[in-house]
Amino acid sequence: MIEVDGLTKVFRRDGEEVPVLRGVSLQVARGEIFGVIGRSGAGKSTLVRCVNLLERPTSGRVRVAGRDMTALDGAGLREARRDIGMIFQHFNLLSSRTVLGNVALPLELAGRSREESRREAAPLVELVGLSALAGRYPAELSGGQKQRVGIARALASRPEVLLCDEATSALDPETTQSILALLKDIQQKLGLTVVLITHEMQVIQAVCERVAVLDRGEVVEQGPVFQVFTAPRSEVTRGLVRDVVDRELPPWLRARLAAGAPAGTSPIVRIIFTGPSATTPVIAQAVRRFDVLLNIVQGHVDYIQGQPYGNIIVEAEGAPAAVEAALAWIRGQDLQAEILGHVARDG
Ligand SMILES: Nc1ncnc2c1ncn2[C@@H]1O[C@H](COP(=O)(O)OP(=O)(O)OP(=O)(O)O)[C@@H](O)[C@H]1O
Repeated sequence: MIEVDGLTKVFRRDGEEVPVLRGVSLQVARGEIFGVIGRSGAGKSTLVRCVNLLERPTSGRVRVAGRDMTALDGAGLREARRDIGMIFQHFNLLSSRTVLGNVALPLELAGRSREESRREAAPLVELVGLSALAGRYPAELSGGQKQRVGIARALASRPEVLLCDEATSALDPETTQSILALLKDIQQKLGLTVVLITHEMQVIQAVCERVAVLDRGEVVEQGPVFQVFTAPRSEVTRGLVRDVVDRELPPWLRARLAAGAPAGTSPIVRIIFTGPSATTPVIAQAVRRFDVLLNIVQGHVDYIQGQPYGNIIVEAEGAPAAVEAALAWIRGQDLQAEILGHVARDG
């Protein structure tokens, strides 16, 4: 549905050229929710604005639904943009218009009568759950309600693609979840293709199927959300994922960790469970089968795209051969077990 190929964008600032996008390529399939994540200044907003040509790329190509956006201008571009709705972090509503008036605006701008526009806008106001507030003005709405208006307005021209630029960044976590649930719901009902720009991994985790990580204008990693979260390949991604999947050792343990395996120490082992193995009682079974103790020192089970992902750190106590056999058995159960170092046994 969206193909971005070798996209670059160079801004001029104080007579200097500032490259903001440096050869971005990505493909978004029809009907998926695709996330683009990156730190502030990575170029996310510029990227999404290049998709609907609000910003003209310096070089490279953008195709949406098979149409070369970069080759269009004037009336052709205006028509193509009707297929692409957009929602913004700060909603961008007209304060002088009611909820219904805001949602009807794109239709009026496209030349429809006021009555017809409002008639067509009403079901969209209902779709986002605001029928009871249709006559209110933006100043009388909460942030979440304003974003619902933004979503309904973006849908007014019946777009196939919805671009969301930090759509939940101004909202509290609970409202964020309700807006994400709404986006997912309408994406499924209307078969929309959604591109979601954010700096929060939680947002990606909640609704996206695939994700691209943008850093300093480059895509450093992209793939299915579960894969990128559980096996991040770049340092930037590891930093972003840390907010969601905490892979850090607690400081007291890190301080005690020794390299090698001196006598009188026990290994500290990170055990990673993914998919179906996350619900099997592997640790209990290993303790029962081998003469070892596996003391849990830290543990999380996260759900990413509905799949469990467990990250458990244990201290493995027992004779070295028994510990080795237990870890080999755990690995045979399709789990990862990585020795992080050794700690002196208490007492
Ligand atoms: N019109 C412009 N002229 C000059 N520089 C710009 C312009 N728009 C963006 N930039 C610069 O491009 C870089 C990337 O900005 P962009 O807004 O795309 O990043 P972002 O990842 O969306 O960050 P944020 O989440 O903070 O908005 C920044 O350094 C910004 O200052």
